[in-house]
Amino acid sequence: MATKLPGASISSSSHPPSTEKPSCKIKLIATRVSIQSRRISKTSCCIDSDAASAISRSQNKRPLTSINLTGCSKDGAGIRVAYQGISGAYSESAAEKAYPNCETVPCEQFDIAFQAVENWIADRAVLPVENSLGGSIHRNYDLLLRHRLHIVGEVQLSVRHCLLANHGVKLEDLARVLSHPQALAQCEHKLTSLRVVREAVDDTAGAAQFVALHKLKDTAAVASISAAKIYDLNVLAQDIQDDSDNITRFLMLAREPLIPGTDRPFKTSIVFSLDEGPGMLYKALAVFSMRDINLTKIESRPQRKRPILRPVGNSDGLNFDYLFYCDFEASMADHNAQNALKHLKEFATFLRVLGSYPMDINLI
Ligand SMILES: O=C(O)C(=O)C[C@]1(C(=O)O)C=C[C@@H](O)C=C1
Repeated sequence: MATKLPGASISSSSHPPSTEKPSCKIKLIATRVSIQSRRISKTSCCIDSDAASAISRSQNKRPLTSINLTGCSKDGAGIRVAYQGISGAYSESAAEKAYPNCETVPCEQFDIAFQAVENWIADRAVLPVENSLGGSIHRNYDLLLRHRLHIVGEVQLSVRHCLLANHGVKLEDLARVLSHPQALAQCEHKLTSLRVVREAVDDTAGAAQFVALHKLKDTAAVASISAAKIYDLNVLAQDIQDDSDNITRFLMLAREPLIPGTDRPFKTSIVFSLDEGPGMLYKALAVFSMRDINLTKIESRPQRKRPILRPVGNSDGLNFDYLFYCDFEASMADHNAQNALKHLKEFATFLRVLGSYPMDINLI
């Protein structure tokens, strides 16, 4: 189904499955390019009409570049980026920060955004994974493991929440506030002071749209300033998050991994599990510290498929099995990082590299 969609062809990936049409297209064009270049070299001594028309044809066609294969022009033009929510959601802003001229594809759920990429409907998916006030978004870590997409980028976005209501509605009229649960949690102080009922919905922009569509007079939404403009709502209060520095980190996901480089600062994300025993995690983290590799994040999640509690040593206690998600500041093109993971693999019971990607060093 997805291969029939325009825009999801060459721009999508360097190694699509062999049954996919885009792969055939790439091969076809590449073959033509090589035939033409052989003909042109023949013409260096004598240009016949055949060769002349070949030259004129070759001038009209631009040769394939690595951009055609990765689907990633510098400004994101031609890239379709799936995100959870509707227009005006923060995830859409994150997509536009990563790929300024991309086409954003709204999705009902994160799971759908993943599937949109897997089924060639989109080229990238955007996934919020942590926030400076609310911490990790655990469900999204689980999604990373359940699907086989690769992390190809990150975006740090400054999230500034507004309280939006229909024109004429005042603060004292409010009995209810709708928003994404993360956004509600990030505005805990303000919402407590308002003494309103909080209701969780799928995304911040969806909350704004709901308030506007139903012309609600006692309900506001916590959403972005751009949602206020899109859904024609009044901004009752600005910067209502608990801390002025409210930053959400988003990951960009693709079907194919990025070829890691060393030309700029890279981060690598991995997930691993360990045998139970004293000092096991200490030993795992030492593979990075002994190579002077900086860890930027560690997150543990119980293993869904192995939730069975089991005895630990001589004690009577029972423990879960855990997965550890780690981010470290190094590229997989770096020998030091490769050696660290080789070392970790010697005793980890499971290890997967989720992606090696350029670090986002510009906060907006
Ligand atoms: O609802 C949105 O607008 C989103 O993009 C989701 C989301 C999140 O999941 O954390 C993104 C950024 C903010 O932290 C609040 C909500």
